[in-house]
Parts: sequence; C-alpha cells; structure tokens
Amino acid sequence: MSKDLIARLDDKLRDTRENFDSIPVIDVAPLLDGSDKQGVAKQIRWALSNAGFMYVKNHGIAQGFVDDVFDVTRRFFALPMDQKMALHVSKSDVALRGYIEPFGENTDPGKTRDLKECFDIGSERAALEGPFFGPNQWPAGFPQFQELVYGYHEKMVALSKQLLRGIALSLDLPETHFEGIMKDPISIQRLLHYPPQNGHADKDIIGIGAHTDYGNLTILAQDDVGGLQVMNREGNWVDGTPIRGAFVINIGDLIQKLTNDIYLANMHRVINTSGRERYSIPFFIDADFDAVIAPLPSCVSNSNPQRYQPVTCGAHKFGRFVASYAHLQKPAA
Ligand SMILES: O=C(O)CCC(=O)C(=O)O
Ligand SMILES: [Fe+2]
Repeated sequence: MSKDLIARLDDKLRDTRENFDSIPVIDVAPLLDGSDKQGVAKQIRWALSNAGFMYVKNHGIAQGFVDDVFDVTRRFFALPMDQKMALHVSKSDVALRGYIEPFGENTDPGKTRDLKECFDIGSERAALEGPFFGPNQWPAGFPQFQELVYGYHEKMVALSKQLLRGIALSLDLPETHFEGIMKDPISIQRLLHYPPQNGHADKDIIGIGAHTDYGNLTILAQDDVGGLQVMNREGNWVDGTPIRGAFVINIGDLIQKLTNDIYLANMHRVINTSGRERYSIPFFIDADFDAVIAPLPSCVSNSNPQRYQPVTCGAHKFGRFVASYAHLQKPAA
C-alpha cells in the first residue's frame, strides 16, 4: 500500500493529532521510583495520543543483559535451517510458539512479503491449554539461550506492568487498573532477524510490512542498525532511530479501543536497506485471554461517540493471527 493510500484510509484517525518528526523520549525513572508519577504520566499522554510510540530510558533493565540476549539471538538465527525448522511454530498448534521462516508470516499480506525470521516464546506451560498458552519449543543443547530468553521475558512482564501503571495514570485511572485484567496475561517474547534487503522496499519485499500491533503494549529492543519507521500525522514515515539503552514502546489495537481512539495504535514497518543483518527483540503483552476490552466511559463523549463494541482480548488477538499463519487456516480434521 502506498504511503498516500494508507494516509487517506487513516485520515480520520490522524486529523486530530499533533504532528511529530521524531518519537518522544521519556525518562521513566520518576515513574518507577515514585518521585514524579504524574509528570511522567503527562508525557505518556502526549506521546500515546499523537505518536502511539515513545522511547523510554532509565527503565531499570541493564544494557549488558540486553546485549547478552542479542548475542544468543544472533547465535540462534545462525543455526542450520533444519534445526530451526524442527522448532516450527506449526508444531505448537494454537500456542503459536516457535520458529517462523522468512516469508512465513506476512504482516501486510497481499502487499508485501516479510523478509524476516522469528522465534516466539511465552509464559511456560506443561501442556497445550488453548490459544497462546502451551509449552515453549527450545533448541536442544543451547541452555544459555533458554535461560537468557526466558529471563528476558520475565523481566519484560514486570516492566510492562510498571509502564502500564503510568499509562493508567495518564488516563486518570487507578494506577493498578490493568493489573485487574492481567492475572495471567497473554505475552509473546519474540526474537527477530532481518537479512539485508535490496531494491524497492515498498513494492514487494519488506522487513516487516506496515501494521499496527494487535494487543496492549509492545516493548522493543533494537540493535544499532535501524530500519523501524513510524507514521506521523501527515502520513510520512518517521525513523525510529535506535537509542542505546532505551526501549521503543508502542501501544496496540486493544489500548486504542480502550481509549476510543484517543490513544493511537500507530502504523509502523521495518525496511532494512543498511546492507547489514538487523536483529530486534519485541515483547508483546495483552490482558487475560477472557478480559473484556471496551471503551472507557471517560473516553466517550458527544464529540467522541463510542467507536468500538466490547471484544475479548484473546478472541481479538487470535483473530489477527489466524490471518497470518498457514497452519491455522487448515480445516479441522
Ligand atoms: O523489529 C522492529 O523494529 C519492529 C517489529 C515489529 O513491529 C513487530 O514485531 O510487531
Ligand atoms: Fe509491530
């Protein structure tokens, strides 16, 4: 889809926003240490209303630890293809955990094919329980990978709850609002590898096609290669240039629905024309599978009438995945 077409389809969502030419950077230390929660909440409100994205710094996760997770990520993707395919996501049934090969998941299907490979895990389960919940698939003989990637997931679950406290405050909700619907939330820890791409990225092959994220919150660690782009009010792509030590945070469809479009689940994509391999580590967190997400009464008014019917978190999210995974489209046996 061309930039102009996306912008036109999206006009209503964008025309009330302020423009931005770089993603806001927010120091979250005063939120985490309690010294100025409201000050941080105010910055979050601007960022999520207008950009749907923010960098956060001073988030309490040591950069050395993040570097170690990148290191095992590179080693994992360097494994022979047959070892990675042995962990293919289709073997996890509806738990949706494991390896996805290049072009195996296309985020803007019918328009671009994604030149990326992925590996997904989530909260560990002994057996398949249902969509998003089941055993992880780990590569054999690589205990350091399992320990670091799972440890990173655990830290992200904790950090996301702290950030969601700031988001709740930014919406004048009690700060623990989200914890009430996050007793056993859906979470996905993803590792991504984008081989370098040539040519016209818009036309066919892209790193990850233009999309919004599906759930509540995404916490992204990037290496230093760059390639993430976020759409601004005018429909132009703004670079999400890597900032060492900072995470990129964005909200997904569920928070846009919750806020009745006051907060924006913004369109973004990745194009890796750097000539280098790019690695990134996104973490996605939602609410409990059965949590009902409906516009907050405080976000509905005469000038902003209710735009969404209630949806359950799991049904919304699973519906978006069914469109991207071939193994979910097979008729039931
Ligand atoms: O790799 C990135 O920078 C972004 C990835 C992304 O948008 C996603 O996985 O949803
Ligand atoms: Fe995304």
